[in-house]
Order: sequence, then structure tokens, then C-alpha cells
Amino acid sequence: MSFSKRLHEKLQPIWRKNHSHPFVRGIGDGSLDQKKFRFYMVQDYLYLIEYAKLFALGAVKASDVETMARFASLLDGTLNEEMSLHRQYAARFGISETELEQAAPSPTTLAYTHYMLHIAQNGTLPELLSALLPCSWSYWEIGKELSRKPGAIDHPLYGEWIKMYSSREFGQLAQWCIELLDQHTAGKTEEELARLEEIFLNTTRFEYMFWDMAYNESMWPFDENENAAI
Ligand SMILES: Cc1ncc(C[n+]2csc(CCO)c2C)c(N)n1
Repeated sequence: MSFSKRLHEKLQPIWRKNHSHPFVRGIGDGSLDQKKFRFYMVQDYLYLIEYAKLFALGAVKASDVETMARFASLLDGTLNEEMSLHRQYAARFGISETELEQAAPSPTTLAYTHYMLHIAQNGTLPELLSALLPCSWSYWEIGKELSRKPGAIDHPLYGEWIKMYSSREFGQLAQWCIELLDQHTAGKTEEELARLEEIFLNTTRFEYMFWDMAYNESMWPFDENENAAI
């Protein structure tokens, strides 16, 4: 069995939880409070700034020019396509690009991005791929599922989001990362695979936490101005 198939089967229970999270369901049926979506967009923009660096580090760690070029194109796609959608949504909410970039990251955004960057900077290429894959793979699965809901892609606010993440180009990107991970894990020992599985599991958990953070609009659980002693 390929490593990606093993991961997919093992982590289905958590992935299903993502699909049934009220934030994801709310995008699909249009019932999501726009204020929560606005909060998500800002945090996701901060997330993507850091996430894009994983692709840059992927190019650094690649051992052939073709793989380097794919990482370079993923970096370009994130900065200029995916983040462009976020900038357009932000504009609709009256948030400028500077405000987006200077927003304060939530504890979950900080923890998730720092964990991924730690793996990407200190780990091997398969470790980097295990950290970044749950992100593109789970969004593609969510995008595809939501796009099948009648009327979902025509929603005036959430339709564009669903269209982007269910698109063929987006699927091809996730597929490329999956194939690269499978190539790099063929013949690895069980011990090495278990380490990669742990990284994949951690970023899968963070994906769920990100939906939950957005739904609850969670920032730090105390008010710094109220209690100066903290
Ligand atoms: C928390 C969070 N997780 C995953 C994605 C989706 N995503 C981020 S980068 C990328 C690859 C190509 O740009 C994909 C699919 C997101 N936006 N936010």
C-alpha cells in the first residue's frame, strides 16, 4: 500500500470531523455568520504568508531541477492566486492589504505555522511534505464535497471560495504533493514512516483546530489591559 493511502485510511476519522465542523458546513449551506468568515480570512492570510515559505524551503531541499520548479510554481500560486482571493474577500469586508498583513495572529495560527516551519527548516524533504500535505489535500476534499451541494458554488459570498478549492488545478497540485511523498517514502523503514505519520497527524489536528478557532473567533483567552499583572 502506498504511504499516502495508509495516511488517508488512518486519518479518515479526523478528516470526517473537518467536513462536519459547523464552519465548513456553514460555508456549504451558506449559513455561516459573515463575521466568522471575515475573522477566518484575516487569520488565513497570515497563515498563507508563512505556509508559502514551506514551498520556498521545498525548493531548497529538492534534489532535482524539476522538483525545484514545481515548488517555485506552488510558491507563485499561493502568493498570487490563493492569497489574491483572500485580498479580494478582504476588500469586500473593507480591510486593506496593509491591515491584512499587520493583523495579530491568533494562538492557533501561531502554533500551526510555527510547527510547520520548524519541521520545514529542520527536517528532510519527506518531513516537509508530511507537514504541508494535510493542508492542500484536506481543502481539496472539502472543496469537492461542498461543490456537489446544490447551489453552493453560486453563493454570493462563499461560492468563490468553494470554486477555488474544488478546482481541477487545485486538485492537481494536491495530487503532485501526494505523488512526491509516495516517491520519497518507497522503501523507508517502519520507524521512518511512523515519524512522518506523526507529523502528518499533527498538521491534520491543526487543520481541525483552525476551523474551530475561526468558528469561535478565538484570540488569547485573557484581556491584557484588564489584568496588568499577567
Ligand atoms: C488553514 C489552512 N489550511 C489549508 C489551506 C489551503 N491551502 C493553503 S496553501 C495551499 C496550497 C496552494 O496554495 C492550500 C491548498 C488554507 N488556505 N488554510
